[in-house]
Amino acid sequence: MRGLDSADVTDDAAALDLWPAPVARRPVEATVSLPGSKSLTNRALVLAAIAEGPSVVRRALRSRDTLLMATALTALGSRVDTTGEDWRVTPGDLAGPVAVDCGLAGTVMRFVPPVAALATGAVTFDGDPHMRTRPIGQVLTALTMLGVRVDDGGRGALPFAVHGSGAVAGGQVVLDASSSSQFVSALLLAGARYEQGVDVLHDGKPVPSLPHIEMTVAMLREHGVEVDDAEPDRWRVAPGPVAAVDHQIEPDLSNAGPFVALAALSGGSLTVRDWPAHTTQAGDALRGLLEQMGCTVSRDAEGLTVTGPAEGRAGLQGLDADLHDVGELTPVVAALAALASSPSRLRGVAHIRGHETDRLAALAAELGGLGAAVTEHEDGLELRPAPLHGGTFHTYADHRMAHAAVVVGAATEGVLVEDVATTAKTFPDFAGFWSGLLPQDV
Ligand SMILES: O=C(O)C1=C[C@@H](OP(=O)(O)O)[C@@H](O)[C@H](O)C1
Ligand SMILES: C=C(OP(=O)(O)O)C(=O)O
Repeated sequence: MRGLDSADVTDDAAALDLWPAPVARRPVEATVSLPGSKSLTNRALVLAAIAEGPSVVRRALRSRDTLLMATALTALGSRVDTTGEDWRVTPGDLAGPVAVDCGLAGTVMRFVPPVAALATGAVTFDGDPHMRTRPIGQVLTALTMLGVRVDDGGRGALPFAVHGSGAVAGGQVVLDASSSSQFVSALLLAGARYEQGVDVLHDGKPVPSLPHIEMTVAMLREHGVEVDDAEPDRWRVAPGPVAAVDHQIEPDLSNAGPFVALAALSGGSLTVRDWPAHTTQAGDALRGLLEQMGCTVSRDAEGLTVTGPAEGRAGLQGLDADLHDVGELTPVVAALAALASSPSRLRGVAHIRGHETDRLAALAAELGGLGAAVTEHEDGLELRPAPLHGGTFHTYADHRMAHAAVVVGAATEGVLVEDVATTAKTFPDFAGFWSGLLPQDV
């Protein structure tokens, strides 16, 4: 048997598309402007497409998920001009036959079918291989209850077709949204255009990611839509027009996770420009989470500044956190917890097994593969301090697994990130941006 030589390593790296994560060799001091929010951009696009007249989505996020949304809405009949930083949307008559590619975007797979129900003709949906396993059945059943013809071959999953007749009766619907808040957001976003509006009742375990439903409700109200969310687990959207409103998209606060983590793990200081004073974005919870881990967090007119513990990584504390409302933050928080000097318990996130990959299994496997002491629970992870070492971090086509990988890699020599380009789902040229913050000495 012969040992590996550098040619073998190079070949393996090329086959798996491995990216050596840059290491933070000194405290990171930086100020960054981050791209716009995926969740805000895709809601703004959907609302613009069913609005009364043209509108502009300013500082739209240009990424795979948002371009898939723009493409879907264009195919359905709107004009979406994505050439500049501000995207102009002109609603048109909604009509099939149309094929929608959802990629791996939950927002496209969940938000577009209730819009397609308003079209005339067949609208078919499919996506990346893993997208066929992500939950959608509750939305399809709800649409059927609201008077829409849906053909999913009994699968309750992609691929499926929505056969619109140009109008939807609407009314009351009961569904179980415990696996994704997007089920509720999807029905609310289009509901005002249904003849009786929509009255959505949740029946099941608690709905995750509630801030995302609050974001939906807030944006609907900005468009002049009447929404009653006074009762828990019930949302009522009155029928009526959707006013055309321009939106200014905030920076993506969930995608700020790996950047503020850099300050935390290196004992440096990083400012995210334009962090909103008030927001419905789940990523705003990073402030409290990082404070729990021993960081100092402050906000001023320039943005949000996170300063890591003065002792650097040694001062980073573990945390016990229920991330049910902010599940998409789990990968980066878990990566930081793996670097902390005391144990952590992350809980309340069973639903993220249905995200871009089974994130709990993937994090346990990949952090564990680098030496982390991690126990996978049904609803979360437990991490205890352990020395980490280099190795390959598989990312499962999941942008946030890549974020976790670069965070661990910034504090650990020799971490190779598989398919870092998967970050394009929500962040253009993430690897270039990240490398720019961590110049390597030659
Ligand atoms: O509505 C949205 O924009 C989102 C809702 C959440 O989904 P789940 O409720 O499925 O967790 C979140 O995790 C996702 O990143 C974006
Ligand atoms: C869960 C996520 O995405 P999606 O919108 O595809 O559900 C995410 O971005 O963490």
